[in-house]
Amino acid sequence: MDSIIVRGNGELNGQIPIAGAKNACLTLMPATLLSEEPLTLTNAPRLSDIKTMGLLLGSLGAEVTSLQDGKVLAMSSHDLDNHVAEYDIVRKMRASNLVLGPMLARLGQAVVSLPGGCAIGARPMDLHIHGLEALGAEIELKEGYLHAKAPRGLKGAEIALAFASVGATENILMAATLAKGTTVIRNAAREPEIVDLATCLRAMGAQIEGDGTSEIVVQGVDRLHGATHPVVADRIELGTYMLAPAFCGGEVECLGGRLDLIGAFAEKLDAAGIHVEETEKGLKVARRNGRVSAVNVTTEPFPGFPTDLQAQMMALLCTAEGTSVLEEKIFENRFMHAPELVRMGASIEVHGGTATVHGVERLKGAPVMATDLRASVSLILAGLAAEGETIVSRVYHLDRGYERVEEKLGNVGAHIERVRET
Ligand SMILES: CC(=O)N[C@H]1[C@@H](OP(=O)(O)OP(=O)(O)OC[C@H]2O[C@@H](n3ccc(=O)[nH]c3=O)[C@H](O)[C@@H]2O)O[C@H](CO)[C@@H](O)[C@@H]1O
Ligand SMILES: C=C(OP(=O)(O)O)C(=O)O
Repeated sequence: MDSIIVRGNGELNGQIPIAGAKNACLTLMPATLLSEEPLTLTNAPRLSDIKTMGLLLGSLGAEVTSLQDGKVLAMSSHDLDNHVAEYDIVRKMRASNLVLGPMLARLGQAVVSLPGGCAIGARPMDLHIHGLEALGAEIELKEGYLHAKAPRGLKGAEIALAFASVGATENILMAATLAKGTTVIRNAAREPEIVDLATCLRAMGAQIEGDGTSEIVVQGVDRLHGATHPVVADRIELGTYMLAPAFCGGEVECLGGRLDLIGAFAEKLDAAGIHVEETEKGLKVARRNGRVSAVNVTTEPFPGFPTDLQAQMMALLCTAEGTSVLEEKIFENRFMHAPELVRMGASIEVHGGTATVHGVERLKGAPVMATDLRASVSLILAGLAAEGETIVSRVYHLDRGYERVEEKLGNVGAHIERVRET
């Protein structure tokens, strides 16, 4: 298992290119199952999760070809010869559950392993199931697998989600494109990944309105055709690298960054004393003073503060002036970075879903362990601003969501290296 070593740094200066979004690409890839014609994605991120999704789609009979060093994914689902998404692949990645809606719509049947939980919390699918059942699917849980069929095809329906779930909105949206008649999804998720998926589906011939709002209306069509679609920029990679100069000082321009992708995150940066400027190429970020100010953060669905940036923000607030309170409202176990940050000298108390961070002057390097994807990167950022050396182990989590992190941070002046273990 590889580790990453970072050494306390001076300022970071320069440009960081932002990749296509992991969480968008992982829902765009299953959309290929909806059509017999090819779907090509450009601006794909080079990540292990993308390879895992490629393997899953391949196991269903789709062809996924990685071109231009992985930046382009050419996919074809002409001959699907399997409708079972096996536990062995699904358990590796939550996003595997996104093949359910498309397979059901295209083949009238799907057997998909329930993902179970992961390090950050449970990953239930009740909202996905209720939505697909409203469209006419019959779904049963047998031996850990969801057995879904639609013997009479799917039929449009009005669905009100009890929570604006991103995954449920994606599964229902994809299924509804091929259902007969009109589907209305109320309390739909509004994340940029939903807008990107809807944009791609429209390019494939789907009739969708209202994406980006809480009410999405889909007019079912008989078939979808091929398309080429560029994956939207990764708002979480963007937010992560926007924080880098907030930790270390200096000025970093995130190429391809856009304010409309980051919602409440931009407001919290401003409150913490971090200046963000829109440029022709992206977003330029610098810290206003020597030390950032404490801010309170509550994670919420978009456009609220994203759960996927909570760990990185907590790491920053460890050295803020004052006390910050962070509330995690999306996942029940997403503070595992807190004890690791404490090993580096942070003062954090966790009670249930609330973490109170008392800012200290400086963190000190230490060996720490990454427990999930965003926790890993939060420890790297903390290490860059700490005194001495920090060794972050188990970085395979990191490779699920950040491409070439050593190169991207190294290019703006960070002291960072990967130690490969064979
Ligand atoms: C709202 C939110 O921040 N969603 C994030 C979530 O999406 P993801 O699609 O994984 O999760 P959802 O948006 O569905 O779930 C958010 C919440 O809803 C609950 N839930 C979900 C589905 C369901 O059927 N029943 C149910 O109760 C979950 O337990 C969780 O508490 O993780 C992704 C990867 O980190 C992020 O990109 C998404 O932005
Ligand atoms: C938790 C994440 O991803 P996943 O839902 O794929 O586990 C994430 O992107 O931060």
